[in-house]
Amino acid sequence: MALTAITPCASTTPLSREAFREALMSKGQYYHLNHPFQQAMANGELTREQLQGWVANRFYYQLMIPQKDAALLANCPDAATRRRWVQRLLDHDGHAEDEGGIEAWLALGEAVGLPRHTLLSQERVLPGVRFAVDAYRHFVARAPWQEAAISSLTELFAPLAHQNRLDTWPQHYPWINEQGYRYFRKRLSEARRDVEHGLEIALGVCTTVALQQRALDILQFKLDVLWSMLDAMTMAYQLDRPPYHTVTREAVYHRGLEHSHY
Ligand SMILES: O=C(O)c1cc(C(=O)O)c2c(n1)C(=O)C(=O)c1cc(C(=O)O)[nH]c1-2
Repeated sequence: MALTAITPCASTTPLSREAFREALMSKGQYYHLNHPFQQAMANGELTREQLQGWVANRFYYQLMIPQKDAALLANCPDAATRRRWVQRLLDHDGHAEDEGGIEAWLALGEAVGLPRHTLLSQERVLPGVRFAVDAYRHFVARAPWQEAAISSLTELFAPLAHQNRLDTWPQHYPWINEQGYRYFRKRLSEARRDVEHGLEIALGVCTTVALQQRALDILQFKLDVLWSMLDAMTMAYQLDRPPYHTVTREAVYHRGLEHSHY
């Protein structure tokens, strides 16, 4: 199928704000909601073990989100932006009135039969997932804060994914405890507020053809991160080809080298 993409590339005049917004939105066709693993999830085709694999691996993404947002804050000299962006840390790490997204994801883990310590140990995190998530975190740490903000814009499409899980899981996976849905509900409103801010930044700073093209490339990079995470899970859990499967059934891969022993 031929895919048409709105792109500023061929032109010497930048897209209007509205056309640029459309160009960003058109990237939604590559969102991980269209990945076969995610489609199998929505169709009720995943086994309990496969769903557990997704929850345990996605937890690494959850853990890294506040760290990459902290990196963006560290690189941002504008107090007004920092004041708004810091909310993202609180959303995930929690505060007096909110348990936070990481805690809610741990509840999702328990609801699918994974004890907290299993998620926290990161023992199920596949190397491919870890590398993809780390690529995102490292990009954000090194990029100008405006580019880092643009890389969060896959969140434009995330409410669709959360709503899709809320709509399909209870029917397909009735064994999942109701407490498991807290995270997806919480993100529906948070993601909408986040993208309002992210879009405001993108539309405000991307005023040339080159900057608009750069933003589209950054968004594609982030889509690649999300897609690659699911590719790694597909290999391990659907195709039964986890790392080193030709050698051993044991999970010998490293647990991450960046966390010191202290
Ligand atoms: O479940 C999903 O499909 C999904 C996708 C994404 C995304 O598009 O990056 C995020 C989330 N969830 C999410 O819950 C979340 O907090 C989040 C933060 C960010 C980001 O890049 O800053 N993406 C996402």
